[in-house]
Amino acid sequence: MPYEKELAAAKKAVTLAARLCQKVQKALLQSDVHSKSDKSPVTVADYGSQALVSFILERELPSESFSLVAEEDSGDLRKESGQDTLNRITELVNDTLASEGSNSFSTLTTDDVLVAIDSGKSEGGSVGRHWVLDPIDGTKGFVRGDQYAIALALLHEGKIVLGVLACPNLPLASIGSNQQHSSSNEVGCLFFAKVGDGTYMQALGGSTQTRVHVCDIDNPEEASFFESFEAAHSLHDLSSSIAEKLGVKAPPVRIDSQAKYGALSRGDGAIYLRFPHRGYREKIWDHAAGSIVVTEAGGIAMDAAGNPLDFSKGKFLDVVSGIIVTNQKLMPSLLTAVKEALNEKASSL
Ligand SMILES: Nc1ncnc2c1ncn2[C@@H]1O[C@H](COP(=O)(O)O)[C@@H](OP(=O)(O)O)[C@H]1O
Ligand SMILES: [Mg+2]
Ligand SMILES: [Mg+2]
Ligand SMILES: [Mg+2]
Repeated sequence: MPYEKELAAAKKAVTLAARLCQKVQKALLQSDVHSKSDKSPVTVADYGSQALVSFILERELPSESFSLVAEEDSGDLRKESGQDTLNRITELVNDTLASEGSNSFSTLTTDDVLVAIDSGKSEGGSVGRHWVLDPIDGTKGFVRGDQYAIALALLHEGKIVLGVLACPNLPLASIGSNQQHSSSNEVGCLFFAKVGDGTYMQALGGSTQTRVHVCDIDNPEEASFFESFEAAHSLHDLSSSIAEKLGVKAPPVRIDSQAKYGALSRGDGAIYLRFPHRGYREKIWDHAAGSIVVTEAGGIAMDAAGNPLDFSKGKFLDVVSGIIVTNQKLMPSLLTAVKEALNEKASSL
């Protein structure tokens, strides 16, 4: 089967990274949160997760040339002021590797950690194979103690061919607004998908996998929709106007990160709407894993003009207006509602 060993390596890497993130989220200290030059927060867990995934992929797939497009870089950690943070990250990475139970590696030094983080400097593109990683997607949710995801995908000749999404705080039971109360309150999900092979979910750290599908709702009145928790990441007013035009009755479900794609892939909701503020450029790591998880589960992800998402143009994912995700049945009417709402917005400016 194509990409079988890549999928196994990706699941292993993401599962270990999730373990590191869970440990940090439990003990989150103020000093563990830094601000990057674009003012977005980054924590020791973002760096630690990126170092771990990079290290594990290279170790598990030694015969392949390794290219990784990832969100973080080591610039701040190489400064004098980053030394304590770097030591802490290195300790976390080593502790997590030790908990894996294999002794087949030596302890990583701070230099090894910097090198592993900086392996993520690839630009991607339409030629060859590139891993695409968001070590923590939804850092703001992570810091708040809410939802976040570790999102890893493989880009091959410009197409996403596999994706793995760990959502450590997502309940195994549905989070849909009109769901029966569930007896299970277990949290921690791992979603994964390979092109042509469907999407599966298992408990994070578990082994029993279940195939998942997007919902088959065709009546918008029964649909519910997801959007970012952070209003700075997506225009909430515009989503509400689209939902209203479509006839959606339920209020939006606001959660952080690509956990939205995971939840959609198992039918917890029917629609995901994302409309960034003017001037923001989407990055491929914010959608690569999520989009294959949802499309292999029978959904469709497009930009607001109905174009497929193109991951082959480097680290940016250029889209017209925004990103919309739903099932096959609702997409035509969703596209119409989006078009109307965007026209209205343009004429009111
Ligand atoms: N102004 C902005 N508009 C849209 N997206 C933004 C943004 N600023 C940051 N983001 C992206 O939104 C992602 C989180 O999405 P969500 O709102 O669905 O949780 C962030 O990922 P990180 O948390 O990995 O940095 C970041 O890449
Ligand atoms: Mg970020
Ligand atoms: Mg992100
Ligand atoms: Mg991130």
